This record gives sequence, C-alpha cells and structure tokens, in this order.
Amino acid sequence: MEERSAEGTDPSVAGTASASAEGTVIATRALTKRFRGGQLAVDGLDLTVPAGSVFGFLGPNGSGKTTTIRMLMGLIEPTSGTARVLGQPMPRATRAVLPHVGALIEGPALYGFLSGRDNLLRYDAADPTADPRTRRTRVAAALDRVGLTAAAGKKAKAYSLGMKQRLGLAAALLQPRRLLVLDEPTNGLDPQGMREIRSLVRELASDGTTVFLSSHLLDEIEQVCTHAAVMAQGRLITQGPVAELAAGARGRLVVTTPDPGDAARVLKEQGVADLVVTETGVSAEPPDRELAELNAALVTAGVRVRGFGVERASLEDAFVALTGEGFDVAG
Ligand SMILES: Nc1ncnc2c1ncn2[C@@H]1O[C@H](COP(=O)(O)OP(=O)(O)OP(=O)(O)O)[C@@H](O)[C@H]1O
Repeated sequence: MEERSAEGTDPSVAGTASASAEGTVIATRALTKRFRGGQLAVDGLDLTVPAGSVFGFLGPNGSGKTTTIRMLMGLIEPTSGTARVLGQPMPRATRAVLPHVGALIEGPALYGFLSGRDNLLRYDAADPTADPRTRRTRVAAALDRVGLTAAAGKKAKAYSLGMKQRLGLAAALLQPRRLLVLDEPTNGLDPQGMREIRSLVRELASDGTTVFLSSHLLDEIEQVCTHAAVMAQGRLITQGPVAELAAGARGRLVVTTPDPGDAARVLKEQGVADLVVTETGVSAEPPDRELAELNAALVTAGVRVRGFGVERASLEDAFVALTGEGFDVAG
C-alpha cells in the first residue's frame, strides 16, 4: 500500500489552487544532491518559480541543472532538502504531480520506423487517463500546435533534429499541462531549429502554462525567459526577473572609433579600467565620474569618436559580475 503524506497526494489537489504556496509552481529549500562518488552536484538550492513565468535555469555544463530537474521530476531522491512541484512534495507525490507536467528531458524517445502521427498515437495510448475515442483529435491538435501537420505521415527517422524536438513537445502537450519542463530544448539544433523551438515556447507560455527550461545559452534565456536562475558549480548564484538580474549589473562603456589604440591609451591615462580593444573601438568598465569629461579628453587628444556611451548590461555582465568568471558556453 502506498504511503500517503499528511499534506495529501490526491491528484485533484494538484489541479486546484490549494497548492501550499499559491502562485509558486516550483519551490525548493536547501535542495542538495551528493552522488555516491562524493560529487556534490546540487548544493543547498532555494529555487522559486512563479506561476505563469518562462523560467530559465541557466548554468554552464556540469553546474547541476539536469540533476536538479531529475529531483524535481521525482526521478532521483535528494540527499537532503525539499522540493515542491505544483504545491506537492517530490518525490513522494510524483504520481499525483506528473500528469500535470509535460517534460522533455534528454531528447524524446521516438520510434524511427513510425510516422510522427503514429508515435503520438502510441504515446497517447500509453496514458491510462486518455480517452481512446478522442485520441485522433488530440493527436491532430498536438501536431498542429507544433507545426508538424504537413509532416505527420513521414517516418520519424526522416525528421530533422528540430522536428524531432517538436514531436517530443507535441507528446508533452497531448494533455493540458500546468507546467512544462524542458531540459536544454534547443541543444544541438541549427539556428532555424532554435528559432522554431523558442517561438513555440513563447506561444505556449502566452497561454498561461508555466515553462521551466534549462539552458547553457545566455542569449537564449534573455530572448525567451521572463525569469531566470543562474547556477554555477551546484550553487544558485542569483534568481529573479530577467530584466532585474541584468539591471543589477553595470553595463560597459563603449567607444566607437577608427583609432582604437589611441582611444585605449587616453582612457588608460584617465584611469579607466578593464579596457578591451576591438577593431571598431574600445569597451571598458564605466568609471564613477562625469562621462562627458572623458569624451572631451578623447577628442582633445585627437581621437575621432564616432560613438560614446554606456551599453545596457546583459545577463552575461550580471553573471561575470556575480561569479568573477566568464560564462563558459562550451558544449
Ligand atoms: N549519476 C551521477 N553520478 C555521479 N556524478 C554525477 C551524476 N550525474 C551528474 N553528476 C555530476 O554532477 C555534476 C552536475 O551534473 P549535471 O548533469 O546536473 O549538470 P548540468 O548543469 O545539467 O550539465 P549538463 O548541461 O552538462 O548536463 C557534474 O559534475 C556531473 O559530473
């Protein structure tokens, strides 16, 4: 007999607003995973994912994203700490919670010899709660949702990687979901495939589904997400609305000039730090002084200034400011 928690693991609970922390879809407290070999993959994680957000879970390879997702989905037990998904404790409430969650983790498991449509029919048939009488309609709607109607009759092995990812998303969307969890959904895709998945994620989110997606690509998070958490070496560095995270960091002073060498020399004389010379100019840490004076010094020294100003900080600037390291985008 399955043990029931005092908090209740009734499937109906996950579908109502009686979730303990209303408005929060994922909440972890001091969530920690140490693997048997001693590797501390996730270290005291406090994550708060607001309902309705597109939440980017950002970190370099090996920073603990997949391990966290596996704990959230009840696939592995935390060493310590707690995780709640849709207000329910995981992994205890896995069976009650997962029907409300669409997940795409480590690429979809597809049968190459079956068509896209037949793959979805199989998926749907494997769901004991899915009514067989409405199966074809459900599958057609999911295919339409991800733009695969025209290719529905093709064998899945003939699909591009992007189409396979979209088919995996269609499988996750056969039932209405309150939460979508996507582990590196654009990994390995070409730019066109990436654009397709990103616009699909935005569309899904506009219907009110909370989307939690992991990525090691900063610009992807900036383009798609409303909120983000940044991980490094198993620890949470920061989390919050993307606009606020980037605003917390200082931007860069950017001087556009055909004389970058001279510009750099003058700026250095003026005490400006962290100079980076490029073909089109110089960037630097913005100094705490009147910028007009700096511009005047450049012009007085004969530097031809085409552009001068402080660029808005990116999430990358925030990451560098918080960790003191560059963001490793390898992989
Ligand atoms: N089953 C395991 N046994 C031992 N160590 C593991 C295991 N799974 C992951 N790790 C280690 O835990 C750390 C975090 O890995 P994890 O896969 O969670 O990172 P990630 O941010 O998802 O990176 P990636 O994008 O490369 O998957 C890594 O150092 C990894 O080697």
